[in-house]
Amino acid sequence: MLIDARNVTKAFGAFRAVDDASVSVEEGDILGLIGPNGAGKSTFFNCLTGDLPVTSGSVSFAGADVTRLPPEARAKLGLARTFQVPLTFESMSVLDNATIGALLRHHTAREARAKARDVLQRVGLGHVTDAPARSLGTPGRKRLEIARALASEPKALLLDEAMAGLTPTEVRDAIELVRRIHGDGITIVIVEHIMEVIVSLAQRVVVFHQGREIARGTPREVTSDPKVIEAYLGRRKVRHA
Ligand SMILES: Nc1ncnc2c1ncn2[C@@H]1O[C@H](COP(=O)(O)OP(=O)(O)OP(=O)(O)O)[C@@H](O)[C@H]1O
Repeated sequence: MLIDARNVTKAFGAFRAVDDASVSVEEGDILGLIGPNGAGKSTFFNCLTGDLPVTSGSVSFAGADVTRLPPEARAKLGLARTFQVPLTFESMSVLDNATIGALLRHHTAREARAKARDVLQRVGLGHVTDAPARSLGTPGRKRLEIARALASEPKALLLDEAMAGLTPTEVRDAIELVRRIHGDGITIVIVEHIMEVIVSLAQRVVVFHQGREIARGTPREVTSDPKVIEAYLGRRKVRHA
């Protein structure tokens, strides 16, 4: 088991954004995490990465209990993530942005830069390494976000809506990129609203609604599950349909 989250609850005051969620991810999996807006997906992600402390429950990664570890320590163990809103340093070059990720493992700037160049090539940004990050459009920013995460040489990559805002063609290219990353041996957890992405990539899917898991299974199983349809559309609309 690479990631094992047990009975994770995250409360903001009296409100439980994540309520007793248990999700495990085997090495080599591509796990999809879906659910309507506000279901608690990003909050759960943040509990996995350490960006938010859990209220209760535990998270282990690669056999180590990481529940109380900060994000940097989890990254060091091999857990990398992208953010829903890309965290790029606008005035810095594309190369320098990716180098930030590589500095986790490489202690000289020269080695870190070499690693960053390699990763930028892999994600299709090899031709814009010297451009400032602000010159990139949405697809470029999303790729840079992935490059920064990959430069930290992770075992698992958590993608939080990495394809939002892309055109259908760009989404297809991004799906190919994620396939290649997975082919390189990296375990993937993906939060995504675009169903094509989940159906094309995920081997297993967990569905959240109001902070709780309501279904799990293959993409086909969950997308035909009445509980899932109801969570997305609302009970009245389902009855109507
Ligand atoms: N820091 C916070 N303080 C209070 N409530 C929060 C906080 N962060 C998230 N929430 C609430 O927790 C719930 C779950 O939010 P979360 O962002 O995890 O959902 P999500 O499934 O990722 O939604 P989306 O698909 O819209 O990104 C929402 O009702 C949100 O308003």
